[in-house]
Amino acid sequence: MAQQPVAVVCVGMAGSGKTTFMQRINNYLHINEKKPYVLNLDPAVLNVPFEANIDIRDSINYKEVMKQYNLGPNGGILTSLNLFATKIDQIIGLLEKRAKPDASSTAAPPQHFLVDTPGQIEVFVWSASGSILLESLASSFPTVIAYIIDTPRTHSCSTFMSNMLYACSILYKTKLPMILVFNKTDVQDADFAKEWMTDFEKFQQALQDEESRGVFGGEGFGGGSGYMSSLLNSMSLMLEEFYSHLEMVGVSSMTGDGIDEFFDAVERKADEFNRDYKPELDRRIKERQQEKEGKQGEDLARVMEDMKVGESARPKHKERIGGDEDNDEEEDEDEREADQYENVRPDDDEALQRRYAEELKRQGLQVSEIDQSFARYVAQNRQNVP
Ligand SMILES: Nc1nc2c(ncn2[C@@H]2O[C@H](COP(=O)(O)OP(=O)(O)OP(=O)(O)O)[C@@H](O)[C@H]2O)c(=O)[nH]1
Repeated sequence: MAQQPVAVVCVGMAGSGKTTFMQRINNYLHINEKKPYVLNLDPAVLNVPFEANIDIRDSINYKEVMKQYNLGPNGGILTSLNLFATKIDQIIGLLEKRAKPDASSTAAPPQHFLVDTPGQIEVFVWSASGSILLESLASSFPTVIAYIIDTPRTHSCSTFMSNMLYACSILYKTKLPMILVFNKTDVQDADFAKEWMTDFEKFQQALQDEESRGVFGGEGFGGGSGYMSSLLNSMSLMLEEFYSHLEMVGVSSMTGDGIDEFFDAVERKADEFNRDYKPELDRRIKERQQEKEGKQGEDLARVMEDMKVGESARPKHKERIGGDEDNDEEEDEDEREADQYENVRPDDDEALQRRYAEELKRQGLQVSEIDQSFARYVAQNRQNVP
């Protein structure tokens, strides 16, 4: 077991059994005296059948968000997540506190953080706030994605392939280790999926069977055009590499079957996270930080140049004041600009920031992201002005 708690983030299509699975693994850990710490990130869920230590619904009223911002259900979830993401530092702080042994209590720190996510999978995985939440979690704790799959509904070659492509997109989007959890094995066992993922010929065989049964177009049309079948064939070849990066387990959230294997897979993936993913994640965060700082510097310099508030603008003006009389027109122009600048003196922070914001907006730049660096610039600039 890794030393730090492992964050297990459950994602899955609506109806895949994500919530039932969360309930089952939560129950399993309680029975095995490894009490987890649970987070619910689904703002729209009515009843959570397990006790969540942190619940997005405690701080954000999804219905109110929809009403106030005049949004539909998905927009409401997205905006709720965005609002919640602004509190991510506090949440990570809380989790870090929980992860440390508590001297005043005999209870051991949790070994797992279980995270439930909205059923609208794309709202979580493809939103900026989803990325922020996942990345913040992963920069503090080993983080593993559990992708819950409805096994009975994935039994045909085409639904299986659709699900695998979806899993593939989540893997590449989140860049976190992933476990494929084939749920509902009490209804349909997941041996077929294991075979298809490890033996390409078995998948081809199943594909031929389906084709001969007219699954891809109906016998009345001569068994379809063959397009679907050959597409699925090529995709399964393409996905071979992807499969090799995954763990797959078959579970029944109803009966509890396969949950031991799931936690074995979590341990292996947590080790993999620390070994392979963490250094890459740290490198990406550092790179982005540097990029952001560099870009902010460039944007700021460009904007200051435009606004003639940079240091280069002031000496130029000063030199011309006592300069050549023939350049009157140019001087007037410069003086007008200088007056403009005088009206927004560096010590008039608010006005300068306002202009700065307007200018950034005009250039289509994000204002909030660079507010802080601008405040620093203003403070620095004030020191430089005699
Ligand atoms: N037979 C069987 N049914 C299951 C299993 N897990 C979940 N179900 C059923 O599948 C349905 C959907 O389960 P949920 O846990 O609500 O699924 P969900 O993915 O959380 O759905 P959303 O809340 O819409 O995101 C329910 O009727 C569950 O009883 C399982 O292992 N076996």
